[in-house]
Amino acid sequence: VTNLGLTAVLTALCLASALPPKIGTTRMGHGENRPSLGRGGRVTFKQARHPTGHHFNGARSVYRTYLKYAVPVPEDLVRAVAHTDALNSAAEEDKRRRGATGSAPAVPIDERFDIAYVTPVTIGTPPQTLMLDFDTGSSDLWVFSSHMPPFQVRGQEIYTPDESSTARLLEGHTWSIMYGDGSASRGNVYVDTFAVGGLTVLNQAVQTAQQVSASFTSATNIDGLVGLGFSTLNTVRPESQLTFFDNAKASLDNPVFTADLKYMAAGTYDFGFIDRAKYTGEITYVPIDPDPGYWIFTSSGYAVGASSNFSATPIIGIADTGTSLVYLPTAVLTAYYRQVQGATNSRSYGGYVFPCDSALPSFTFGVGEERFTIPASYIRYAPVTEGSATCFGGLQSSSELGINIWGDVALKAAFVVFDSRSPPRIGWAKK
Ligand SMILES: CSc1ccc(CNCCO)cc1
Repeated sequence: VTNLGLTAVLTALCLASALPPKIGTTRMGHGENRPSLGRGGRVTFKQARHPTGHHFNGARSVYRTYLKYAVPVPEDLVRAVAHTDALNSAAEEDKRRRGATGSAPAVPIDERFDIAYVTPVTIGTPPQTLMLDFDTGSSDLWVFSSHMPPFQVRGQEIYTPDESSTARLLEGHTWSIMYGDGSASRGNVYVDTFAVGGLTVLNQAVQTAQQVSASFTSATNIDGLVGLGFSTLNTVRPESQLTFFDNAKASLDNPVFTADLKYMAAGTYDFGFIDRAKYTGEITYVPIDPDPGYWIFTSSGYAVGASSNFSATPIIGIADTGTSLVYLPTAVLTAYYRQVQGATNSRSYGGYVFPCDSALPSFTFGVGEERFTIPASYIRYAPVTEGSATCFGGLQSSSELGINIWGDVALKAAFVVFDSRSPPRIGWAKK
């Protein structure tokens, strides 16, 4: 021991004791490290890659070389080893502290009209996979189930709680919901393990359907819904239940989820983080009014076509991933369809229709100072019946609904952040 102070020696000793076994020492033993006794008594050891999560510490590597050749370890090297270890463990701690995140696809249920988008989830033990419609316009997580009469199930996957060891009936609880489009469902309630996009929620309320309306039976590619509205809207009684997002929120890195829906293609729902690669420019945030439980925000106005003749008029509406079309005030629709040759508000077809070969302007809506344009192709929504030359518009009137709805036709023109901090807000960005 040359000029090393006592502390350095003690530090060196405690570091030495804390040191993991030197790389390269291989415990005789089981698994991949068992030595294979070749002929003539030769022994072979297979190198095993160090398990993940190992932080390289260069100072420690140098330190070991000093020890190996019995060279006195300079004090500043001892400090460097301790310093690098401290940084590495802080990085580990930070990784542990940062919350969970998840990401899952939003797949159109049909090839042509983006009627709705479904996302794969698993429920129960062993996991049962269902494709569910993530709906920011409601707050019930309900599924087609083994409790339904078979004639109401037409190809949908069902959840069978009796086949899940982690399912638990919520005694005496029921639910019943009616959506804006008149569809409905009702049933009992279980809690079970729910997972989506790498996120797992234990004891999630899973509402099992006993009855669904004909429109759900006909939606053969939708096995149920996951409400992403505020939990105040949940219909379970006598005690209402939390949405999966509200249950997951505390463990998420950020209390947000984002919707990146796409025109005739699979998009994504992300949970707990905002993916910078999914949008361009900046996100424009505006406040949300969480009462009564929808993602209600105020658009700053609209323009027919590009944003040249923008009309700055507040439009209060909800961002609703579970609704296909956009529903706006009559004045806005009159201004739009006035520009469409042959457009009429048809009682027989239940909304604005026009000849499919009519030229359509795009539609621009404002979020704060930002402008978002819905391409004409999104508004030429679908023939009123298969093969018809008359098309149904992607913009329809909200006069019968009592609320304006920015459904998928608008949402797929943007990257949308549903930010559930306090107070909640919604962010819109171009993509
Ligand atoms: C029949 S397929 C279907 C999908 C989603 C929903 C929930 N949101 C709709 C707006 O009321 C209802 C029905």
